[in-house]
Amino acid sequence: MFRMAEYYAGKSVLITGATGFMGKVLVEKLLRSCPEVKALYLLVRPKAGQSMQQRVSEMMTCKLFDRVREDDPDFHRKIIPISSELTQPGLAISPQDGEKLASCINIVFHCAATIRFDEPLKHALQLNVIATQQLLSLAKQMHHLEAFIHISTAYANCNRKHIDEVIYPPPVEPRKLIESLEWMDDGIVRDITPRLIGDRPNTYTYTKALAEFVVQQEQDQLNIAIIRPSIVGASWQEPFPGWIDNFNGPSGVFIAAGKGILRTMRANNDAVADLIPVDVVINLTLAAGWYTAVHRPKSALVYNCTTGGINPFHWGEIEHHVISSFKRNPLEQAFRRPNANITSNYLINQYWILVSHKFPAFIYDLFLRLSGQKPQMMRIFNRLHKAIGLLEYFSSQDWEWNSENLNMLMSQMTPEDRKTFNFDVRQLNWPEYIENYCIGTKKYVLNEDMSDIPAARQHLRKLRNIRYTFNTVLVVFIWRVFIARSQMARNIWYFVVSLCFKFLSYFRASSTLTN
Ligand SMILES: CCCCCCCC/C=C\CCCCCCCC(=O)SCCNC(=O)CCNC(=O)[C@H](O)C(C)(C)COP(=O)(O)OP(=O)(O)OC[C@H]1O[C@@H](n2cnc3c(N)ncnc32)[C@H](O)[C@@H]1OP(=O)(O)O
Ligand SMILES: NC(=O)C1=CN([C@@H]2O[C@H](COP(=O)(O)OP(=O)(O)OC[C@H]3O[C@@H](n4cnc5c(N)ncnc54)[C@H](OP(=O)(O)O)[C@@H]3O)[C@@H](O)[C@H]2O)C=CC1
Repeated sequence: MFRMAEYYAGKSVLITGATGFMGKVLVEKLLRSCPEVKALYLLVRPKAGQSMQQRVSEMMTCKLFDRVREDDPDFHRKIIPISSELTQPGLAISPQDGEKLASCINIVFHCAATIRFDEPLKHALQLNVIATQQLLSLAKQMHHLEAFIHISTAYANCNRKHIDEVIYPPPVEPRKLIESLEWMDDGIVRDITPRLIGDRPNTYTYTKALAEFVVQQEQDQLNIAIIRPSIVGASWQEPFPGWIDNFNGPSGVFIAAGKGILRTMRANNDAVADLIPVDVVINLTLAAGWYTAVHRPKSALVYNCTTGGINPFHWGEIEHHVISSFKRNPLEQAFRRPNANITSNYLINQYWILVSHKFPAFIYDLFLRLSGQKPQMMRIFNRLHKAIGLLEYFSSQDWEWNSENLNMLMSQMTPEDRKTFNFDVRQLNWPEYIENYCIGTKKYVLNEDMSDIPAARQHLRKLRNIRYTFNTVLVVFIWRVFIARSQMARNIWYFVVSLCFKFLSYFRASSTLTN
């Protein structure tokens, strides 16, 4: 049997979205585990005042590449950035670059997308669907192309409860939608978006479903596979546990909980939290690339890349492990001690938002105002509420994904490849993974130093003392006001005090007798 690294040896690979979260891990893994790969062509756009060359150079200095750098300090010679803006006609690739790609590329990994849930439909369609169509056209001109791997999402068909590894009919024929939106101004498109997306929660899942159909249209001319990861989280094992570089999906929620800002969120404790580590997704993606190129299945194969059906873990358990992990390894300058509760009850959630989010924010902003500083907490909470509002759809229900193709793929790999490109999530130990994930957000997203943990713990103790003092003062104050005004409260108070006194005398008497 062909080993995977042998297959990738001497191959030229084209990657879109290489500067993104998953793209970076893909580039790293290819360089590290397939050291004979010939070249990685990355479609990159200039951004935020940086040229594409600068962006790629900066990316390669990232800690993620430390292991590759150790193995081969010259690894960057294999990386060839190609200037490309995917929303432009022809992907804005120069004719020379187009020719070069057509003559040398063997495998395409299409990771680029807009993953924002609030993206205007026109833009999401432009990037997730039209750019995919254009990339497929480019792929058809590649003389030596062996596989085209498209990264979709397990939630592309989230309007279904059971999702098989098939491409479902699209909600609308993409070509017709593209043509009709062309003449509409942004305001009209915004107004009709809810009607168009129907029972999907956002433009992201809607356009990813359309993209799958667009990809499927080319299955007679190209060797295609579609990877559908669920909620992609920090790495499990590679290149090191807990690597993560963004606030997307659950990461932002974990950080907000660790900082003591998020105290409540609507989620179903018993629903499956279908997190999948990024290294698992990338290993599966590379295995699918190898299998598609070598075995050339007759039609496009879809791989649901999920954990729920294989090694389930629930949102309630996630909450518990995230909070206890952040108590052991606190984030710096927490607003309050980490303590979050998830509930599926709308009213309870609203109550806690008022008591645990808005009230402390109001008090803190008042304090800032009085000390001559700019108030900021209410603004932070408003942003947090917007973000978690967009995630609630995914944390309040569960889905079932079939994973037959994933199992088939694993059975086709050699034992060594199964180790090197491990995507067997049966071995995943969730508490350990969540602990590393939380530490990863601290180290790699917030760039906090682990040596500051004692000071952060000290800060949490200070917050706990402030809370105890505040609660005691509040109780005494309320009680004083109450007792002063009500005879009944006074009677209850005397009753409770005399009861306590009786108990104390009883215990003192019984302990004297036993002695
Ligand atoms: C105790 C724990 C309990 C756990 C309970 C459950 C938790 C988890 C629940 C459910 C997870 C389910 C997830 C489903 C996933 C589906 C799978 C996929 O297929 S796709 C991938 C998913 N895609 C997204 O996650 C995009 C979501 N994000 C957005 O759509 C936008 O970012 C949005 C609307 C949330 C905010 O948009 P803006 O415009 O207000 O902000 P912006 O531009 O994104 O960010 C501005 C700055 O703020 C930071 N930021 C963003 N989110 C932050 C956060 N939560 N906390 C702190 N900072 C944050 C950013 O890094 C950025 O910083 P700079 O300007 O670059 O320096
Ligand atoms: N993260 C997740 O939880 C999940 C992600 N997925 C899918 O995985 C894929 C990768 O996601 P992820 O890495 O998280 O996303 P990121 O947002 O981190 O990365 C997106 C990538 O697409 C590139 N891109 C966006 N717009 C353009 C453009 N106009 N021209 C050129 N490049 C562009 C970005 O480049 P730039 O740096 O220039 O912005 C970036 O490299 C996506 O297809 C997504 O749908 C699926 C399931 C879950």
